[in-house]
Amino acid sequence: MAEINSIIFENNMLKLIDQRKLPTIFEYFTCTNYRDVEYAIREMVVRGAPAIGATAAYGTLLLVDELIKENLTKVEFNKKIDIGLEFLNNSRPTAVNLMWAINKMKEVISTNSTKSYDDISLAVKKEAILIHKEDIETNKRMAKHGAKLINQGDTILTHCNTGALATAGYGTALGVIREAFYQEKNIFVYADETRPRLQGARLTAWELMEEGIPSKLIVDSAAATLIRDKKIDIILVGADRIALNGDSANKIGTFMLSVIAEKYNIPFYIVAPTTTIDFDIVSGGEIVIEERPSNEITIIGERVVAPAGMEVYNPAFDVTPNDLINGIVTEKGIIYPPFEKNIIKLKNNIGD
Ligand SMILES: CSC[C@H]1O[C@H](OP(=O)(O)O)[C@H](O)[C@@H]1O
Repeated sequence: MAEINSIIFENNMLKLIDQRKLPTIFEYFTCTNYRDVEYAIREMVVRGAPAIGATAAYGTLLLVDELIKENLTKVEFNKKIDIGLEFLNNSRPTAVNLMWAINKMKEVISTNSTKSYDDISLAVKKEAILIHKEDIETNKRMAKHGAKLINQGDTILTHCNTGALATAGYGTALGVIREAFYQEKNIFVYADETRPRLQGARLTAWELMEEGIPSKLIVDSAAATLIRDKKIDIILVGADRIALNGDSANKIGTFMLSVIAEKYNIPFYIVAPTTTIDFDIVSGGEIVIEERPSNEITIIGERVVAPAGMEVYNPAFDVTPNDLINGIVTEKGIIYPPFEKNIIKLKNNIGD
């Protein structure tokens, strides 16, 4: 079992595996203040909804500790906290785990607002460590539920990276794959390269090789033929934000996979913790889809595509409608349609 720690907080510094450099270079990017953390999220040093949430939690601790040194009044402190948290919150718009974590940290600061600055810092640190630890435990529980969907000898298709690198550890969809491998289900994995940032080719490939999981890397456009030719038994993908009706935002290219899966009757599952469910939105149409810089598409080391001046459209995510999703694997179990009714039922049971 490969122990991959994407996030390490030690000596009042946040160390993140620099995912821009994998698989060729394994290096940590060190954040000494919350502005470093905002940069790391925005530039995808760290990426993946749960990983972004845990990172922002530690970013809040760095913000608090920085402001404590300014000897501010509580009113000034709270004002600067709000500005700093808004800055972190705006680093990427789609993954709801970022907003979820920031709100959790706001609650801790507010609950402890009458205490000393040292006590506030201690409470914030405890919450950040708890979010980090709970995400790993959540992923392991979710993986057990998801592994029940995997039959002996199954071939699994996955998209983007949903592993230990995309979370605080273990992974979501790739966590299910890990668990099925550990349970000796004799699986095989096809990993989409996932243009343009190549999270599949760089990150999922690295995690699969680290674990020794039998697998092949494919270009995104090869998935359709594998699905048509019944070479795929099940498709497992992650999510960045799930609406009450089950519509799920995930890496661009996911929706296309769901359409092909439905046509060829291949099971298509979202794997995501309940922290990725946005209980405040009814459907996927309300999800903000991040649009990223054109050079992610046009420049791969050197400019190799599209003549200079060519307009580029680079949405980082798309939304898969609930009617193309067979089920949503969470740490609480698998949610099946009707999603709205069953997600609301789950919401009422969270904390059990
Ligand atoms: C376990 S969440 C992983 C999720 O995040 C990825 O997006 P990005 O790499 O841009 O942060 C992708 O949507 C994955 O499914």
